[in-house]
Amino acid sequence: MEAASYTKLSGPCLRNYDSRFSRSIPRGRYIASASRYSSEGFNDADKPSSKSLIISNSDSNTQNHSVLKGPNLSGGPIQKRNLNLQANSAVGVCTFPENVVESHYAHAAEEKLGVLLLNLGGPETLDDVQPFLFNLFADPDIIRLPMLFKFLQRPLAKLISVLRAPKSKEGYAAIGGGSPLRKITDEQADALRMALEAKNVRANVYVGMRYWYPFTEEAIEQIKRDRITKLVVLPLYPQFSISTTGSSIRVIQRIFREDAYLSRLPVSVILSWYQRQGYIRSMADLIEKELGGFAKPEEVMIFFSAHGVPVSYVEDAGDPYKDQMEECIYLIMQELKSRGIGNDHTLAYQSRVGPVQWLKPYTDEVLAEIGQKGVKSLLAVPISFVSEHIETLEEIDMEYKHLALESGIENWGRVPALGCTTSFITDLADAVVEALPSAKALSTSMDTAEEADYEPLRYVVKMFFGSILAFVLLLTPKVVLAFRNYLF
Ligand SMILES: C=CC1=C(C)c2cc3[nH]c(cc4nc(cc5[nH]c(cc1n2)c(C)c5CCC(=O)O)C(CCC(=O)O)=C4C)c(C)c3C=C
Ligand SMILES: [Fe+2]
Repeated sequence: MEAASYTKLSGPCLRNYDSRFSRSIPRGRYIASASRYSSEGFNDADKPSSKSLIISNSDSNTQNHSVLKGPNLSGGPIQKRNLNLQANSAVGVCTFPENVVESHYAHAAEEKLGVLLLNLGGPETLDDVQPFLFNLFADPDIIRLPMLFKFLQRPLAKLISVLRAPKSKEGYAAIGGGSPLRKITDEQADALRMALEAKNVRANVYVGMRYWYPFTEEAIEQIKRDRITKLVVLPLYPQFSISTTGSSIRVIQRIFREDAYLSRLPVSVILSWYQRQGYIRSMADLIEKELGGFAKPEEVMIFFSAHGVPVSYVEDAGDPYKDQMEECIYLIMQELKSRGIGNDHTLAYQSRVGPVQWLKPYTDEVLAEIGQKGVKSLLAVPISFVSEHIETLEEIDMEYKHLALESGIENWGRVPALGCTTSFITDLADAVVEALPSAKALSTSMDTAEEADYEPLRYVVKMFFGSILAFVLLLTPKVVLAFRNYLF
């Protein structure tokens, strides 16, 4: 792939992205939860960094964590704002956010660089599964309820997490009793620190998970304690989705806006990096290597399997995830072509949850179809994530492999996740270095439009009518059926 093609995909930061996020923060509840956060913070006693805290009382822990969580920052009117993410998050690096003030650190004697890696997090034991699922489903970027029903977010999260936990536990039990994400992300953080050091850039690298330990909130507390003077935020998702990078950035934004130190800290957020040459080449290397293991490599179908998102994210909320995914696969195939590899390929979406329509085609359906059509050799390529996790180790390696072999595919292969592949980590280090000049401080100003969002009378009226509607809806057979879909 020539450099020119990549250049076309990158470009200057489009600032609307951040201002839309800023305005989506409702002032009333935001102030309440955030001030509690900043005044109490994590002291040594309640700092949820030790695993024993979770295991001893999972419910109270999720409660602890949720105290630190902000208000619902999506859905309703915000959907419109998210529409703007499509154009804006298609670029690689973005200053965070639009409304910037001159940095107090610009002339600091000693610069202390921090890199914050964002990831999803995963349960480390089977006891962690239900509280982890609660945190996930309590995220308004994961279950997007209309404004009127926002107050149902946590009860719904509780219900769905309890219903889904047995099925999820089976999956985690099959891969050894927990998610490998924390360990792998820590290794990636270490590798990135060393890759930066090799480029003469000294940095502290932090890991902040969205739904499990170490939580993003903890990482930010550590960044404060370390008196970091410049920060690069690097989500470990190559493609941007409202449900992943978007959700984590909302958390960061909420905390940063309410903290005097953090709001002045120069920050650069890398929104997506699926188009980076180093990443594309590293993916192509892995695919080329695995193809070499087949008896007839040229006959192998390259099967990209991406984590799905509900269709409404893309069509109503403007999530650029699908576009970025397709672009990403195009770039990988171009890279392979430049190496003389012209295999057939296809893209499908896996891991759908719940009663709504998800991006199609679905991985399980396509696998069955192509097996029946006579494809004999298939190489599965997980594409939306850079570590091994439950969906590679259980869903692809066990469920989908079984389905493929049953459907007539005889030769099965799977590309490993990038993990700590040197070329990949080196490219992430380059991305960090490239992001440094655009770091800007976050303004503490809030506009008055936010205050209007949470007028008390409107809130009470919404709660009243919302409760009646929710009660009626919950009794309909269709909704009862929908919940069953969280189980299977
Ligand atoms: C780019 C990656 C991911 C997107 C997009 C994404 C969206 C998304 N996920 C759920 C629901 C679940 N995800 C779960 C696990 C999980 N999800 C991702 C990545 C993306 N999710 C990863 C890497 C993992 C695994 C973490 C691990 O422990 O290894 C789970 C829990 C597992 C299960 O029960 O299946 C759920 C549930 C939704 C609803 C969603 C978009 C709205
Ligand atoms: Fe997921």
